[in-house]
Amino acid sequence: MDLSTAMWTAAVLGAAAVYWFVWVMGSAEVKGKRAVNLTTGFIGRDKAQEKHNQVWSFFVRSKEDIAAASDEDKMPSIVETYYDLVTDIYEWGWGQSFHLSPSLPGRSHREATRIYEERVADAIAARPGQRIIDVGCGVGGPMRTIAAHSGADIVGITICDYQVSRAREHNRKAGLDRRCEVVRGNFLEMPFPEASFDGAYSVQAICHAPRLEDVYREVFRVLKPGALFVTDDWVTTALYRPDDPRHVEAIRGTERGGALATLRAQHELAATARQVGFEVLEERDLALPPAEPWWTRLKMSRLAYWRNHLLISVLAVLRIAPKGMVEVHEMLCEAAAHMSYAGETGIFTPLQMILCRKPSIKP
Ligand SMILES: C=C(CC[C@@H](C)[C@H]1CC[C@H]2C3=CC[C@H]4[C@H](C)[C@@H](O)CC[C@]4(C)[C@H]3CC[C@]12C)C(C)C
Ligand SMILES: C[S@@+](CC[C@H](N)C(=O)[O-])C[C@H]1O[C@@H](n2cnc3c(N)ncnc32)[C@H](O)[C@@H]1O
Repeated sequence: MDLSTAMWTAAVLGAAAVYWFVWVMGSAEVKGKRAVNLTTGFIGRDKAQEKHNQVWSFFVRSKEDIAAASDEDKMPSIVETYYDLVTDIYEWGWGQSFHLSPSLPGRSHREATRIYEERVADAIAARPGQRIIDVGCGVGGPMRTIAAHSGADIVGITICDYQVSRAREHNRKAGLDRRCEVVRGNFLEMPFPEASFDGAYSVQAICHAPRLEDVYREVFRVLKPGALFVTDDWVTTALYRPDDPRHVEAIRGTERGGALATLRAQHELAATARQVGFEVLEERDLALPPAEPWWTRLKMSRLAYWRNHLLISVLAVLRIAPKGMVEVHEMLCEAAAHMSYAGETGIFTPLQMILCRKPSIKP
């Protein structure tokens, strides 16, 4: 190879490398986070590894141990630690909506997510002048879509203080901070008076609750009589076989990777909602055909996960990313594999939806 060819080759490779890193780091506005700015939330950089080990060792135990009474009191703080660790990676590698949704033919993931969230708003007929609660709001992806689509005012609650700060920043940038409020709180004991909301929704969040009935009872309490509540959540389906080791491993891997004590069976959502006093108007697995698979996006090419892992490892070596970030990313890689298997075999769905109403007061 003569000198000029060598120089041209070096120039092209160099440009490709710069483009790749810029593309991978992405525009902060589009991804919400550049790779070089990844943090472990409000956990100090030097504590990230220890905190990851704390979360991992909590969920790697048997369900019986996790369900032990004292652990159920610990759950909210363990879940907050999980979200401190993963929120930036979620934003960087997935976006501002921390949930799964059906793919839509000919639509981008971002469009499919928006359409899914708009359907949540339509399910409870959210409209201007109403005050709606988002139970487990993350960094507010659904909240902003629903506020823009419906015109309603939204109050989001999340256990994770770091997510409160991220959500408030996104709301301000979106010009929605006057209609979208975010509070830090535990959805098991919400800081709101009785009958203070015109509607409620929860997108793939209540699965974190140790006892489903405790959250449903709280939502029932803060809703006005006659108000609607819609939730979609992670459950095992009727195809799940607890005597099949492959099924057990996939579900345990999904629970561990998502900081979930246990996944409930599909029928439990509606049954528990009725138990606390709701009328259940609709119950459906939104993942069933004609919906397209929700796991397509999750089954990013192995190259994508390898590329992300390489980048995080390099940033950790350069002390740009917290050292513990590498283990957190490994945990999520493993979770994605278990979730994809569980989705493809049909033993798990993240989209079990129930639409409920708090009965009106009888005259
Ligand atoms: C409902 C929950 C979270 C749902 C999803 C938002 C997340 C569940 C698993 C997450 C991810 C897995 C693999 C990551 C990948 C290794 C990384 O390079 C980029 C980010 C991931 C794709 C990440 C994104 C968010 C999830 C899909 C709760 C109940 C857990
Ligand atoms: C997977 S995220 C979903 C967030 C949001 N619904 C979305 O779709 O982007 C789950 C959310 O539930 C919140 N959460 C979990 N346990 C909670 C609790 N006990 N109280 C309040 N929020 C909780 C987490 O902080 C996180 O914001």
